[in-house]
Amino acid sequence: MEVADLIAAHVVDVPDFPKPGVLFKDLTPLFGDGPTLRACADAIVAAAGPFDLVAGIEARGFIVAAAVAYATGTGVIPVRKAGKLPGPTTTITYELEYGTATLEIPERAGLADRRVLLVDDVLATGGTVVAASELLWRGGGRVVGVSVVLELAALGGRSRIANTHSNLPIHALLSV
Ligand SMILES: O=P(O)(O)OC[C@H]1O[C@H](OP(=O)(O)OP(=O)(O)O)[C@H](O)[C@@H]1O
Ligand SMILES: Nc1ncnc2[nH]cnc12
Repeated sequence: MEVADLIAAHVVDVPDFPKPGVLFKDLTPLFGDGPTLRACADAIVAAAGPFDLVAGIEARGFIVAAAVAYATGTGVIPVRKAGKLPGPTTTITYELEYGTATLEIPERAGLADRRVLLVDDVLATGGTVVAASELLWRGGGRVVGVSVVLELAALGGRSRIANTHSNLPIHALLSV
């Protein structure tokens, strides 16, 4: 089965979560299926250019990032929600589809001049990826690509990212 079909078969639509009006795409069945998780990681690696480090966005992005890192022998930089890291940190607050959130990376992340592949499970409005990219650049990294398992195209994340990072390759394994 194609990876896009595998993903489609392992995503569950949950209406009105976490807020009324949001159709939440639950990837829990995908993460719970070993062959599908592995196929996603392998497909992300196959589509990406060369990179030295994988950045994953808390929390679901960590799962994808760790699988991609294991497949390539690279390390992971965790991009964390507020208050989880000892200082010093670099911090950004941004708009989500369903609220606001804050992301942080440690200033001692060891990012200097590393080529970073930024991965997440879902691309929705793109606010999270834009904020995470900004943080990684500020930390001295070179963000060379964005890879997600599932893109919710109607929410416009791709063009929002292109507005701020015009040459950044964005790849989604499945776009709905
Ligand atoms: O493109 P955007 O509109 O910014 O939304 C996408 C982000 O939203 C979800 O994370 P969430 O904040 O729900 O956190 P979680 O992974 O901890 O569940 C998802 O995992 C992405 O990180
Ligand atoms: N509708 C959605 N489903 C799953 N994750 C999301 N992140 C942002 N919007 C989302």
